[in-house]
Amino acid sequence: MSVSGRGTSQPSSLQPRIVVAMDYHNADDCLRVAHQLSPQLCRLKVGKELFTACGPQLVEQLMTLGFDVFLDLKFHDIPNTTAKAVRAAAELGVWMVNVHVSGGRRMMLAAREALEGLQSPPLLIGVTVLTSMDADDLAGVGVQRSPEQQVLYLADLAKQAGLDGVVCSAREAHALKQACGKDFTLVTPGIRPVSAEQGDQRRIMTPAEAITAGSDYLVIGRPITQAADPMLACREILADIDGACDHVQ
Ligand SMILES: O=c1ccn([C@@H]2O[C@H](COP(=O)(O)O)[C@@H](O)[C@H]2O)c(=O)[nH]1
Repeated sequence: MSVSGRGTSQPSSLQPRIVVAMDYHNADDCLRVAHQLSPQLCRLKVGKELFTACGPQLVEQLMTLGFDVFLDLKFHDIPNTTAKAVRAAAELGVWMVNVHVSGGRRMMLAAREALEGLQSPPLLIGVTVLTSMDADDLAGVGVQRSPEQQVLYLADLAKQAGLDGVVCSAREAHALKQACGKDFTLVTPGIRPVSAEQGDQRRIMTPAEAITAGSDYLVIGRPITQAADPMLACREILADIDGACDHVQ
């Protein structure tokens, strides 16, 4: 059984706010690390690499271990296809699922509608601007707004379509909480402890900065999964954010 209380969009002070991105290529590596982690301390994210390699069976195995699973497949398709994919994710029993906001209002409304009537629907979250993108990357795809302006614009669309929150960078969290309200869930990848490598991420913050800025859930991959001791890395990050959580809540 999961510890988190599915269906609530805001974490209570006792619920894990770290979501470990299990970006592995096979079930053995993923399960070895999952066994070292604890559902009391973190939730898990299954993304495109792991899901494509291992499928829904692995998601079920992770849930059987007691973890809440964020199925991060970032659906982006015509409304009918997206809605059916979101429904399939819900039937799998995941805690959180996401779609690209740039799929548009009708697509998001269809996704929302696909969850109607379910007793314990997953949180439905919209992806705004990938945390790997900066202003130059946006300009390269024809978007002249700054990343923050574009995130705010897309978050407003997501909120109007009834989504529970958005994926954004922690750098936009403060402005988003002001614009969309404290109950609008903010899921923030691009989290880097001070000593960690930035890699391909562009809009980053440390775990404590992210909590202070208003992030609800911190998505953290390589700083934990590539560590010699993932559980220790997770505990160190928890210690880092503990003070910040006390400050915010
Ligand atoms: O804007 C986004 C949306 C999703 N992600 C995903 O989060 C993790 C981050 O992993 P790190 O190793 O901590 O960089 C990864 O699975 C991405 O697919 C994101 O980074 N940015």
